[in-house]
Amino acid sequence: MSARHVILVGLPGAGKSTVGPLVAAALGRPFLDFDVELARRIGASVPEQFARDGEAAFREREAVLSRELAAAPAMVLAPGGGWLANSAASAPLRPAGRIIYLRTTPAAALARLGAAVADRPLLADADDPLAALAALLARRSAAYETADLTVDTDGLDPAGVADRVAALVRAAEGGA
Ligand SMILES: Nc1ncnc2c1ncn2[C@@H]1O[C@H](COP(=O)(O)OP(=O)(O)OP(=O)(O)O)[C@@H](O)[C@H]1O
Ligand SMILES: O=C(O)C1=C[C@@H](O)[C@@H](O)[C@H](O)C1
Ligand SMILES: [Mg+2]
Repeated sequence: MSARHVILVGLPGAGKSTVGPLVAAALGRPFLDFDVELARRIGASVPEQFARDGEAAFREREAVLSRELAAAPAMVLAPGGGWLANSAASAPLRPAGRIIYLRTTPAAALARLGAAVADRPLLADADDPLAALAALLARRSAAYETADLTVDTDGLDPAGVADRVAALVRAAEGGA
C-alpha cells in the first residue's frame, strides 16, 4: 500500500497539535491541524464555532474535511480530540490512515493544558476540568484503543513523543 496519512488521536492535551509538526518534519510530510484548518475555513475559532453554531455543526465540519483528505497525498494529521469517537468523521479517513494514539492520563493532560483549558469548549465551563477530562476518556478510550499504534506520552517531552511516533511509523511502513 502507498504511504498513508499518520493520524494522531487522543484527549485534549495529549499533544496532537504540538507533536504533529515535529513528526511531519521528521517524516518529510505536510502537517495539517483540523482545528486550525476549520477555524481558517469558517473564519471563527473552535470555541466561537461551538458557541455560535453548536457542537453538531463542528462535528459535521470535521466529517467534511475528513472526506476531502481521504484522497489527498500522505500527510501528518492532528484532528481534534473528539474526531475518532465521531465515526461519521473518522470512518471515511480510517482506511487512508495509520492511527496513532497519544495516550495520556487526564491529570497529565490537564497539567499540560493549564490556562488553555479555556479554549476547549468541552472543558471550559466544567466545575471540575479534571473530572470532565476523565469523563471524556471514559467515553472515548474504547475508540482510542482501536488505534493502530500507541505511544504513552506521560513523562516524555514533545520531541521525545515525536521521535517515538516517527520510529513506529518508519518501522510499520518498512514492514508493510
Ligand atoms: N509531551 C508533552 N509534554 C509536555 N507538554 C506537552 C506535551 N505535549 C503537549 N504539551 C503541551 O500541552 C499543551 C496542549 O497540547 P496540544 O495543544 O498539542 O494538545 P492537543 O492534543 O492538540 O489537544 P486538543 O485535542 O485540545 O487539540 C500545549 O501547551 C503543549 O505545549
Ligand atoms: O476533545 C474534543 O472533543 C475537542 C478537542 C479540540 O481539539 C477541539 O476539536 C474541540 O475543542 C473538541
Ligand atoms: Mg490540538
